[in-house]
Amino acid sequence: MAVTVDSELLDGGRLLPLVEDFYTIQGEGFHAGKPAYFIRLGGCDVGCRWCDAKYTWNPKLYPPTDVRTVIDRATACPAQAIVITGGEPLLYPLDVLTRALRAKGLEIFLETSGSHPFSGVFDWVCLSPKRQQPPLEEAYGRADELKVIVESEADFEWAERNAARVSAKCRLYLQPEWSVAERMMPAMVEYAKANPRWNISIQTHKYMHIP
Ligand SMILES: C[S@@+](CC[C@H](N)C(=O)[O-])C[C@H]1O[C@@H](n2cnc3c(N)ncnc32)[C@H](O)[C@@H]1O
Ligand SMILES: Nc1nc2[nH]cc(C(=O)O)c2c(=O)[nH]1
Ligand code: SF4
Ligand SMILES: [Mg+2]
Repeated sequence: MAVTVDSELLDGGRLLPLVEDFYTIQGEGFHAGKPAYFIRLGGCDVGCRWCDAKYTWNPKLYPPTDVRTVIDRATACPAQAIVITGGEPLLYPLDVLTRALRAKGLEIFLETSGSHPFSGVFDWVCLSPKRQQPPLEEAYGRADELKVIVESEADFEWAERNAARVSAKCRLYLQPEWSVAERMMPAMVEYAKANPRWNISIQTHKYMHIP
């Protein structure tokens, strides 16, 4: 699916297609368990078959929203960390939003497929690579955390191919695709035990029944 990004319409990132913003617990990866304010942007052209956020894909459903309204809501709650996700947030210029959040003393985390050029300032980048639209080279260098979704055993080899490209300090996670999590978990546990650079990430928010 082609996603057209009209940066004039977005006024250089002062406006962004906001799907939703909410205060919850980061459910996945290195920061799992940490309270965080989520900002979810609309639009994604990657098209993962099992995506749990398909409602975000069409950016036209989400009119450009003044980032100041989101920043005001984020700073009005006790959150110390912000997660910027989507959709694919790197479709948009993120400097205005992220610099304003940083000026408020907030930690800024990014969830991305890495398939579009970087913009913005981040304290933590979670790179979740997708075969059908792989990360750009710069994304591997920026990743603090590599989170590979495992749908079948073939994904272990894909995980290793990605791990070979990230920096030495990057944390490595295998996360089961939600609909097959129970079935895949034994093989994932064995894989991590045999290859202990890898950690297991599960989508804990789905067990907690929170957003
Ligand atoms: C909805 S995506 C949005 C950010 C970005 N487009 C990306 O894919 O990283 C947020 C995270 O959820 C993961 N995810 C999406 N659907 C999933 C599923 N069915 N099971 C497990 N993880 C999933 C993605 O791989 C990504 O790490
Ligand atoms: N609680 C919670 N944690 C998450 N971590 C990454 C998410 C995402 O959709 O990017 C997500 C999400 O949707 N909810
Ligand atoms: S890249 Fe992220 S938002 Fe886009 S389809 Fe895949 S999981 Fe969903
Ligand atoms: Mg999610």
